[in-house]
Amino acid sequence: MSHTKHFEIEEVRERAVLVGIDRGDAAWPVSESLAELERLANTAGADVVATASQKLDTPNARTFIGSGKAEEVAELCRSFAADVVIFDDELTPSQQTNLEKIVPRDVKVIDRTALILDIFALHAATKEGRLQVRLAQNQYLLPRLRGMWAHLASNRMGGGVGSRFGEGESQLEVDRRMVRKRITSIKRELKQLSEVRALQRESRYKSGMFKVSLAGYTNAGKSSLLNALTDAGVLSYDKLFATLDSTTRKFVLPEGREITLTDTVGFIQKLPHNLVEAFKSTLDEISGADLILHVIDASSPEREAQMRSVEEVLGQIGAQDIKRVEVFNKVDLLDEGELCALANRHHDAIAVSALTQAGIDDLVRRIAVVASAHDRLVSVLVPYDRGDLVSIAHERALIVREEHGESGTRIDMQIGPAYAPLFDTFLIEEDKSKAS
Ligand SMILES: Nc1nc2c(ncn2[C@@H]2O[C@H](COP(=O)(O)OP(=O)(O)OP(=O)(O)O)[C@@H](O)[C@H]2O)c(=O)[nH]1
Ligand SMILES: [Mg+2]
Repeated sequence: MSHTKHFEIEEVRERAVLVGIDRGDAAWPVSESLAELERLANTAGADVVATASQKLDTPNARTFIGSGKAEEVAELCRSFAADVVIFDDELTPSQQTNLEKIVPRDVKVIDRTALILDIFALHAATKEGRLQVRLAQNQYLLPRLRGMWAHLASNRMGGGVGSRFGEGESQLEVDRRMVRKRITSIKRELKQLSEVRALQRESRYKSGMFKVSLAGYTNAGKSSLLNALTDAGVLSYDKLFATLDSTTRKFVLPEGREITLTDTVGFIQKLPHNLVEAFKSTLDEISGADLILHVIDASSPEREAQMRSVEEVLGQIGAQDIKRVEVFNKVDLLDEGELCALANRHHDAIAVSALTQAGIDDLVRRIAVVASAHDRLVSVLVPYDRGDLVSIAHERALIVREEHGESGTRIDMQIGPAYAPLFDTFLIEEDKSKAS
C-alpha cells in the first residue's frame, strides 16, 4: 500500500524525551497518559529515549514543571542525545520559550497539541482535510509567533535595508498580520467546501436513508468495523489517527432496507480545542447522524476514561442527544471473565470483534431495530402501474406480507417516516399502536 511506503521512505526518526505531570488523577494515571503520548510520538516518527514526570497539582506558570525538574530534563536531553522534548499538556507560548532556554541548543520543545497537529498533517489526504489541518496549525502558531528577526529590529530603527516595510511595524506584527490573513483565507475556502458537503448531506437526507456514524476513540477499530460490515477497504492501521477524512458507504440491512454508514476521525483525551473547531465540517457527519455507534476498544486499560472523553467531545459538537449504541470492539482479546464483567457493567452494549467477525450479526440486528423505531406499520394496495412504489417498498421498508390481487399488490410493511407519505393514497389500514 502506498501509505505504508510513505512511512518507510520518509523515516528519519527523531529522539524524544517525554514529560508529564502527575495530578493524582486516578482515571488517567500519568503513566497511561505518557504511554499514549509515546504512541503519538511513534506515529509522528519519533522514538522515545527517556521519560520524566513530576507530581504537581497546578503547572508552574514559568516552566510548566518546576525549575529543578526542568534542569533534570535538560540533563536527560544531553545524556540521551535527544532532538525534541514533548510535553503531555499544552504549553503556553511563554512556557515554551522559557523551556527552550533551559534545554540544550537545537533541542525543540513541543507539546501534545503540536504533536497531534503534526500527525494530522501527515495523514490528511483530501483537500478539505489538509485545509482543516492548516487552519488549526495557523491558529496554534499565531500566539506563538516570536520576533524571530528581533536581532534585526535595532538596525531597522536606524533605517536602511529592511526598514522600509510597514512603517513603525515590527517584524512580529508583520508576521502576525500574515498569519491572520492566511487564517481568513483558509476559512473562506473551507466554508465553500462545507457548503458542498452540506448539499451532499442534504441530498442524502432527502433520500430518507437512515444515517449511522461510527465514532470513538482513536484506534478503537472504527475503520476495521466499517470494513467488516461493508468491505469498504478503508485504511485501518495500528497508528493513531489513521482516519482523518470521513468515508460513507451504503449498507443493506438483512430486511432489505438501505442505510448509510460513515467512518469518522477518532477522538483523544486533551483533544486540542482548535482542532475540534477546525474539523467542524467533518465532525458534522457525526452530529447529523440518526444513530451513533460509539466504538470502544474493549481491551484498552483506559477503556472507561476513553469512553468519557468521547462523550465529552460528542457534547462539544452538539451530538449529545443523538441516539447512541455502545459497541465494544476487539473482544477477541478478552477472556471469559473479562467478557462477563463487561456485559454486567454495560447491559445495553454490543460486543464485537472486527477481526473475527464475532457479534457482527448482533450489531446489524441492533441497527435494524433502531432504524425501524420510527416506522409506521401500514397496509397498502399498490396498483400494477405503480411498480416504482413496489420497488421503493422493497428497498426501503421491512415487508411483513406481500400478495398479488386483482387490483394490485397488497403490501403490509413497516416503513420509515420519510417514505410512508408516498403510499398515503393507497393506504388500506394503519396500525397506530406501533407509533413511537
Ligand atoms: N485484536 C483486534 N484488533 C483489532 C480489531 N479491530 C481493529 N483492530 C486493530 O486495531 C487497530 C486500529 O484499527 P482501526 O480500524 O484503524 O481503528 P480506528 O478506530 O479507525 O482508528 P483511527 O482512524 O486512527 O481513529 C488496527 O491495528 C486493527 O487491526 C479487533 O476486533 N480485534
Ligand atoms: Mg480509522
